[in-house]
Amino acid sequence: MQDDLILETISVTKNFFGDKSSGVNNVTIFIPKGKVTAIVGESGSGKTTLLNLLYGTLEPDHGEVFFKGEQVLSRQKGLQHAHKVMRMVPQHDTDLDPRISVWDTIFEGLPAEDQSQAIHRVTEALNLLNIYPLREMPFGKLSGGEKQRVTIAKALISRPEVLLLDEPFNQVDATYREGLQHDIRYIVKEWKVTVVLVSHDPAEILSMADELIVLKEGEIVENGSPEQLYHSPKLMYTAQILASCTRLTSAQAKNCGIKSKRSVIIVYAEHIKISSIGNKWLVKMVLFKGFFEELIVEKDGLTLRALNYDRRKYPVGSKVGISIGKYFEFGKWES
Ligand SMILES: Nc1ncnc2c1ncn2[C@@H]1O[C@H](COP(=O)(O)OP(=O)(O)OP(=O)(O)O)[C@@H](O)[C@H]1O
Repeated sequence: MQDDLILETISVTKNFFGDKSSGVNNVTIFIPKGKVTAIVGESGSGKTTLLNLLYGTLEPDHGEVFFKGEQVLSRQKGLQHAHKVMRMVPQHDTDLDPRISVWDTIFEGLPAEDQSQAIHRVTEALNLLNIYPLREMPFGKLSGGEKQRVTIAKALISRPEVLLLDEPFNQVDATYREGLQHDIRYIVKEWKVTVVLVSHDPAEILSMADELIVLKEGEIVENGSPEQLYHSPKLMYTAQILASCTRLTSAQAKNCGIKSKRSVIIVYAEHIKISSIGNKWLVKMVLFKGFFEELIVEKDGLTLRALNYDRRKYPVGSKVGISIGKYFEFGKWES
């Protein structure tokens, strides 16, 4: 195993009740040390299953999982070094005791030796995750987002080597989410934690991850850096996961001024330029997005999503022209 890798799976398969369409099939992945690797894919593609295989809560039917070159067995077969230095923040509610205060919930995970250092660490984690004012609240009385932050704080405080995060911010409100993502990214870099992240949120994936692994129907279909996969996706599946986009047939693409012989054309909203010239497309909807708008424009029954930074210039009902700067072409088999 290379020094810069910390976790790997070799041809790992895990199906449920012998059903090959469930779980993951023949998955080989390499997780680089000290980086954030995101596992992405549509719902049911096997992301959580893969995370549980890495964490050892599931045992593969075939194949092996390695931590620093040593085979990781399932937790049912006994606790190993790898299990002790990995922490998982699960997608849904944890088994944390609802009656215990936030402070004690986090504190109880620490080794007892150095009390003053433990107090310092808990205070630091509570402040970092903006939950210090909640320290005396029983865990069960917190909102979903607050619980997620406590669970992340608890996982981080033990300074794990690997942190596995399953949709970690899905209940954190949008205003706070970006700051939290930034803080987590800062901590993982500072503390040299390796993170494996499962997420549905394209903005989260692109801003947090160093590496992406794309899962489809339990198999790896693409991997690479966020920039690479965003700007040059090999599959339309990947493009659709990572970007706000419109899928066109070649006939529809022709109506947008694109000549292509391929069967599917994917256009990212950001690559459609709106102008007053042309005046052929009807603005059906204007979605306020803060410093920009998303326009839904229509012509001859075809609808496109476009971004507009010149806010309020094109109200609903106005006619606009469009030009498409960049697009991706795919054959049927590249879905
Ligand atoms: N314990 C289980 N028993 C039976 N089938 C399961 C079990 N866990 C997962 N599956 C099936 O395996 C497939 C992959 O599930 P998994 O939870 O890994 O997907 P996912 O990509 O994490 O989905 P989501 O994004 O919706 O959380 C699904 O078809 C699911 O129904």
